[in-house]
Amino acid sequence: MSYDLSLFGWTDLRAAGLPEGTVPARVARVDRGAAEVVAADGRHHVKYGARVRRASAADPVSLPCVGDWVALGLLPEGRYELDAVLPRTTAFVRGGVSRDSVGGLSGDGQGQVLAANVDVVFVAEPSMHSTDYADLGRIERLVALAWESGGTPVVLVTKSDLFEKGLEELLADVRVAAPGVDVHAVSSLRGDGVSLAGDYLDGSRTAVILGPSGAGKSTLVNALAGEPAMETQQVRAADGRGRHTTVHRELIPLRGGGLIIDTPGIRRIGLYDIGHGVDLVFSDIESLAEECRFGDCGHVSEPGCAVLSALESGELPERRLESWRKLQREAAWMATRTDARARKEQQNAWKIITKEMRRSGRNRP
Ligand SMILES: Nc1nc2c(ncn2[C@@H]2O[C@H](COP(=O)(O)OP(=O)(O)OP(=O)(O)O)[C@@H](O)[C@H]2O)c(=O)[nH]1
Ligand SMILES: [Zn+2]
Repeated sequence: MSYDLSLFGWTDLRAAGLPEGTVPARVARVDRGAAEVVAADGRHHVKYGARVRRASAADPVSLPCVGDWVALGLLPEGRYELDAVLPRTTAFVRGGVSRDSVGGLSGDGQGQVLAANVDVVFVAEPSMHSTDYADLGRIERLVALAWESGGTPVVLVTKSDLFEKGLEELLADVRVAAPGVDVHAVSSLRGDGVSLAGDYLDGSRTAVILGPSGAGKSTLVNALAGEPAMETQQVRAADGRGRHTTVHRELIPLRGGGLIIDTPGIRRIGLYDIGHGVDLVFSDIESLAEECRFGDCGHVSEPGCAVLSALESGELPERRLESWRKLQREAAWMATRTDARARKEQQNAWKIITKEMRRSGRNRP
């Protein structure tokens, strides 16, 4: 089996960063200490070379992750080894991290990259969830996370068939919650909006889809993937009882071109650094705040507060102001986590929680 890597997003720009004498490949999934990669000459299971192991011991951010472009070195016995992770253009990072202009990303020794080189971030929010209306606050949070990753968010209001009357009003509310972001209604059931979503991938771009459980993410991914184009996307894996369950490959090539990363770790909302992303989601409030009389206005009861007067006139929905405050608090809290001691305590707390959960028979948070 051979692959045209340009369909996986390989470009001249990326090629310029490839060390001499190595072979480029894209990480489709990672296991402990090894990765499954797609190279021009096929799929390979490769172990990490000494340099990668050393670097990632010092800083987990440099560990290969799904979506990474990597350099493979050929060992004397004819096997490949993962020699280096090429500079990332975008990354979903859990924990603290800072960007630099050379390597794209550099860690502070605490972050973990969950997916890399994602161009488009689909934020899936169902028009109706059980009996609830779409959650605008959740959209704001996920769009902030999307901006923070460096990818471009696109909001998909899923299951639009459940909400025919008033769909236009709902979309208008969502557009207020995500200024500057494309918003589309999608019904995978009817096929509405599916190809529109696919158009964002433009042949070789990579997407990821975020959203709550039951938003219809898998259904949409399946609709986009269609008939397996390059290779079967699903692996049949035997579970303990000898039955077969379907396991998703993490980097899925789509029928119409492009790829989608389906990683449980980033599908749902966890602890992420969303500091800068919050400013972008609330660009309307940020620009109002610039008109406040006092530079350090807290927008609570200050005279000449442009935010409060927009609230009064109805121009700014109260829900949105509250959401902004909440996400700002969260971002501030994440920032304090760069304090190593605070982080250590947090990790210990998680260890205890994980242990408790194992004891009570649950192994997933
Ligand atoms: N009415 C309607 N139902 C849909 C649509 N898309 C998906 N569903 C249904 O919604 C349910 C959840 O869909 P999934 O695709 O599994 O949702 P998910 O977001 O992947 O959920 P998790 O895997 O739990 O994160 C399933 O019963 C689907 O059949 C749609 O466009 N319209
Ligand atoms: Zn103010």
